[in-house]
Amino acid sequence: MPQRPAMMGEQAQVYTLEQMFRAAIAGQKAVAVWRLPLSDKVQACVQLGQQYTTGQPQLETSPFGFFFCPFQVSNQEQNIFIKGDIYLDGDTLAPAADAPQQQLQEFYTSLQEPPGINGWHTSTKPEDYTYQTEQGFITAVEKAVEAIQAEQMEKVVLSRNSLESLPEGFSPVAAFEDMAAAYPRAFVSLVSVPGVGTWMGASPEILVSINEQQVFHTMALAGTQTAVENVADAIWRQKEIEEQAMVERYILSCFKKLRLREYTEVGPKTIVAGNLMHLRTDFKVNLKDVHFPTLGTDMLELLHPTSAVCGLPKEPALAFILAHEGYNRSYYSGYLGPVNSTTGSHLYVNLRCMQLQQQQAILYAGAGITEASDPQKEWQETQHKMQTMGKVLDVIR
Ligand SMILES: C=C(O[C@H]1C=CC=C(C(=O)O)[C@@H]1O)C(=O)O
Repeated sequence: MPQRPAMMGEQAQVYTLEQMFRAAIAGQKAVAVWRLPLSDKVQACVQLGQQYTTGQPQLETSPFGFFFCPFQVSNQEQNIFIKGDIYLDGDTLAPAADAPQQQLQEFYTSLQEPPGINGWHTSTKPEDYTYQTEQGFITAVEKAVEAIQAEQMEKVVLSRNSLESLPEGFSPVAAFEDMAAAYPRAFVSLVSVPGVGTWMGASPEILVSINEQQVFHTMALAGTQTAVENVADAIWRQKEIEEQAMVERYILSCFKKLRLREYTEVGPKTIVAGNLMHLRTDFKVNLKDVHFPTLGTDMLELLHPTSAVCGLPKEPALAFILAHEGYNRSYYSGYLGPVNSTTGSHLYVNLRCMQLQQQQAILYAGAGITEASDPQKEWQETQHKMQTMGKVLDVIR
């Protein structure tokens, strides 16, 4: 049985998110903060021990906590699990039943102390960041279009990063609160792990979710244009329609591999994500009706990386990305989210995100390339996607 946090137990106490985050940073602890779409409840958890890396996530047997997984597992980037030893639900802080007692007491003591410095964990990886130039990205897109025309693949998602200055006095918790207010429909997150670093984002894309009613949910999200006032007026070009249909086909092939036929499929429909619109098809399975206890874990293993972040077929698209993208995606286009929380397990694709360094932030964005791609437009699309985090950095307090 998954260990859920002791809810309103003896030690449940009222603290602010800022207090909890600062105590975690000061105590060298891993912390995750999130807000689910269309919810006003901020949740957070802190792990008191130091072992964060984990193997392939097992959703059904995992204790309560938060997964943070890269695009590709490597020596540098591994799957991280932040076990929820302490859980903040709204403003109530409660320990898990199996939290290590001594570290718990130390954490509570540090919460009583005056707030520590306004900081965050940074990566201890060697500073080998490379940044893709506009010309470099455009050349990669041109090569991708050629490879698609030569039938080496149907679609590939090419991405890039960009370095931006952090405004003076930047506070991750205040920025999280800004994101939560600005992007009510997104999964909003702030994750900070010693040695690994700090990431923030407002993702529009569920990878795998299983809610309290035991409903499994995944989605095909692709196709991008700038948002219009009235969503009903949105007109989609054939290029975007096909690009999104490829993601649908990929999800259906995963269900087929598991021989699962009892799913519902709704869409594609137009959805708004920040300043952009996408096409989305929702796939759901009611696990109360369908006996498939490991569906979450099995689909997670098959889906990631989906053709919304990698391409179709997966293998040649991945090989193309590794050969031509020209930088390390790290945790961008990986996935993250709570598992076995009081509201279920909700893993999102790590999109519209940034990584915090000491004085700067690295922003990430990609675009789906098909035979009909115009390289300059794909570059602009990545600019628009970076605006989601760019707006958070523009806020000067
Ligand atoms: C790869 C990203 O978005 C994906 C999700 C929605 C639309 C996409 C597109 O139109 O290319 C991408 O597949 C990103 O935001 O970096």
